[in-house]
Amino acid sequence: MKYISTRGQAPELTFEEAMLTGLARDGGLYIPAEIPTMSKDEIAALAGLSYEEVAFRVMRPFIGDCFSDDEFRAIIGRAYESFGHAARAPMVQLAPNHFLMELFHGPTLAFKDFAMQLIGQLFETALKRRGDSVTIVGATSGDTGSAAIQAFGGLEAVNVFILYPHGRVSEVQRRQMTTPSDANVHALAVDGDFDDCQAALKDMFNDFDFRDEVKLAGVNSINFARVLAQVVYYFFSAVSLGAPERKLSFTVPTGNFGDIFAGFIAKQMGLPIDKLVVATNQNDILHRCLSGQGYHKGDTIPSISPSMDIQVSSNFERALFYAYNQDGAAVAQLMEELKSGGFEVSQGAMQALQEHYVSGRCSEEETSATIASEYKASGELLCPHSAIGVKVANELRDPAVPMVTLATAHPAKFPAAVEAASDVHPPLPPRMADLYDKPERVTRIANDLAALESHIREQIAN
Ligand SMILES: Cc1ncc(COP(=O)(O)O)c(C=O)c1O
Ligand SMILES: N[C@@H](CCOP(=O)(O)O)C(=O)O
Repeated sequence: MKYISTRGQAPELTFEEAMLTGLARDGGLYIPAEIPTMSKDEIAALAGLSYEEVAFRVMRPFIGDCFSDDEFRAIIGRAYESFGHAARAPMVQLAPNHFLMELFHGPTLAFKDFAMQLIGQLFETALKRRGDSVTIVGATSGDTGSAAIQAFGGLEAVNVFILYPHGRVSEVQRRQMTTPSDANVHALAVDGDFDDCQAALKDMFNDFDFRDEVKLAGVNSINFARVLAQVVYYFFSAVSLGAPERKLSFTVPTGNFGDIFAGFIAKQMGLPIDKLVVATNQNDILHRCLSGQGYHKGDTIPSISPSMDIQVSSNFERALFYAYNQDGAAVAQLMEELKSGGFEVSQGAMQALQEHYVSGRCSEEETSATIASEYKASGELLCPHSAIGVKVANELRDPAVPMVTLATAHPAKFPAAVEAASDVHPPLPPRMADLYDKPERVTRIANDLAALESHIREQIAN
């Protein structure tokens, strides 16, 4: 199994190499050269299996011979043992044919734990075998950072630096990043927005001297291993609702496009997915683009769903790669145009995108109203991101086709917005009860590549 870059100019890598490499050296994102498929019988056989066994069967074909079966099973077992729900990704029914998949029972209460817990184990195993170490730099709008710090904190062969936008994450998210005491993790509050953090991260990867000197690695969805781990819950939920005999749709609160792109991979593997619904907040560049208005950056407006306050959606590049018939040069050209503000999508590529994805947008008022109405209707207390999914799903779903909406974070990560909407204060799980008592450790830093790189160099040298 080989991995290639969306821009067509980087070396082909194995799964493990791609995982440890992060951004391709031509600035693109790694994807499998060919997406493995599963037969109808193989998909049907997943029904009733544990989450861990489904994870093994779905991911195994992507990893080639990088990890033995025994090693991979053990890694999967360790990755999910700390989840607070036996089903790992339980589903609740909101209405006839509308289901909510709760992806927030992991250690940091967001869907990111599904992938981060796994790749923490994969990195540790691979680095130990190679006798090597890496510097992980991550950009976060709140959840990736806390999940990464939780998964990589204390690992010997790894230093972790997380860039988050100062003042633009919830207090719980911030504290999850600033209170862990592991010496190898560093929270950096950047004067900028998430797009600035992600751009700085990509600039670091494109600065080859720095990249090679610190052995830079990435755990954002730049890393295909992150996306792969997220493919699993599409299969897990679908077979419990009658796939492969019955088709179904998914609605995904979307920002960086990693989670919904995992759904696209599941569909290419053979899962009978009717529609992948992209649900955005007021930062609606993806909705505008999928509605035929081109991909044009605007200002990022802070919202009550801060994890989705994103304008430059990293994985959309992967979607474009397939929409442009895997033409790396065409993707590279679009990404060049993006540097000066945006691009138009060709008619053929637009048709290809619309074959898989539909989209909707949810305003701030609609997000709050959905938290309140869903709590009243079903008793489910939604986080603002999940509420965006539910609102858009209700708007766009075909009542005859089962719809699974992804609940991407626990409401307790966003208590102010949830309480303002519903009058209910969502408590943190007891294991996090001391989150507000712990001292914080964070470095405020300018949105400046040289400053960031020299800070990272200094910390590594200490
Ligand atoms: C809670 C939450 N919901 C939704 C999203 C959007 O997911 P993606 O970036 O994979 O589109 C994020 C951030 O990525 C998130 O943290
Ligand atoms: N919402 C994310 C943004 C980064 O997404 P990723 O999937 O590329 O890591 C966050 O919480 O940080």
